[in-house]
Amino acid sequence: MIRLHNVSKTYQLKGRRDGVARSVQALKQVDFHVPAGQIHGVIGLSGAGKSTLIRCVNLLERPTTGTVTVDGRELTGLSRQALNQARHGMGMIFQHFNLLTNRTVFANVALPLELMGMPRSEIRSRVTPLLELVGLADKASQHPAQLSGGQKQRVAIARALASRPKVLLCDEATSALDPQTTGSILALLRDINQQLGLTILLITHEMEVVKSICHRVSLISDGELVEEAEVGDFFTSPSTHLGREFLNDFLKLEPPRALIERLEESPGPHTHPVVRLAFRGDAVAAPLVSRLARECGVDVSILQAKVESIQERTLGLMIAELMGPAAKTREALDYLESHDLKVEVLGHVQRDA
Ligand SMILES: Nc1ncnc2c1ncn2[C@@H]1O[C@H](COP(=O)(O)OP(=O)(O)OP(=O)(O)O)[C@@H](O)[C@H]1O
Repeated sequence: MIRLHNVSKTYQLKGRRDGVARSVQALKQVDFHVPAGQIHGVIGLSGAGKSTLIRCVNLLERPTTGTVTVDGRELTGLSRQALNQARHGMGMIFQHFNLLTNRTVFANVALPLELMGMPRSEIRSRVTPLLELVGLADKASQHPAQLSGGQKQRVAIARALASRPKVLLCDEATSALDPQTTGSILALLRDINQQLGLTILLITHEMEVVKSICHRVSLISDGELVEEAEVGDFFTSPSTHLGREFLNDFLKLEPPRALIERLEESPGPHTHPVVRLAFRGDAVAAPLVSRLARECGVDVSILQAKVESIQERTLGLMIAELMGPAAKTREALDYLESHDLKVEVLGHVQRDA
């Protein structure tokens, strides 16, 4: 449904440095595909290029090179008029809602339809069910100033859906909301995705958003997409250092500081491995620790552990020190890997320390 091919974006900055024009390369050769009906999240640190990426999808920012295709139409090749037409197929919501303060809730939702030249009676029959869908039927005649942040975002969602788009772009849509309101807006987006089959692309810096509603996630760093995975896989075993940092920060699952300071990169003659274990499905319930002791002769000292629900899946995470002779702890690591656990050796600590 959404396809970016080799998209780069360079912003030209004002002024020159040492006689040379200054520029920022915000996107670097991005290739990206979101199939129809998916909720796809793009996560990254501040300045990584998330907003630029999402704004390139509806050409609010025009890529410097590359092509953008939405619903089979290559937008980068369209005339201005054809592009305006194609944009009706894409709704967008923003962090700060971008409502018109002098218009009522009803009139805000009606605006895109008025701009399309739709007759009044048709507008009414389109807007009323949308306000019901977002739970604001009783607020139709109020103004944005009379609404909470969550209600304002609901108006923005109804407005974005007014032209019956196939794609909804969400630019940090919950970043200005408290956790509870965030939850209700995410639930609404999930309903819309399921009921209307809408394809949703969202950018966020919050792992909670990705965890709650996304099917797949991409990680952007310094203008490049560095990782992409199913959400369940990303939360079990991110493949990049940055992905692991995001995950650890979210899960707050780090070895104790005193232990981190003692961690050595390579094993020595008298060291124990410290591991992060991620397990899901059947392995979550398995009496892992006692089995390691029984079957491998290795004692497990659990430093931290937690169980997370990632959508319909259960994910267990543990940081543990495996204590025993080197040959036995190696055997234990093989045992864990052969039982469908993701094992990451974080380092090694001296046995007698
Ligand atoms: N209009 C612009 N002119 C010049 N540089 C820009 C412009 N917009 C963004 N940039 C630069 O491009 C890079 C990517 O910015 P972008 O806003 O896409 O990142 P982001 O990941 O959305 O960041 P944040 O989470 O802080 O909003 C940054 O270095 C930023 O300073």
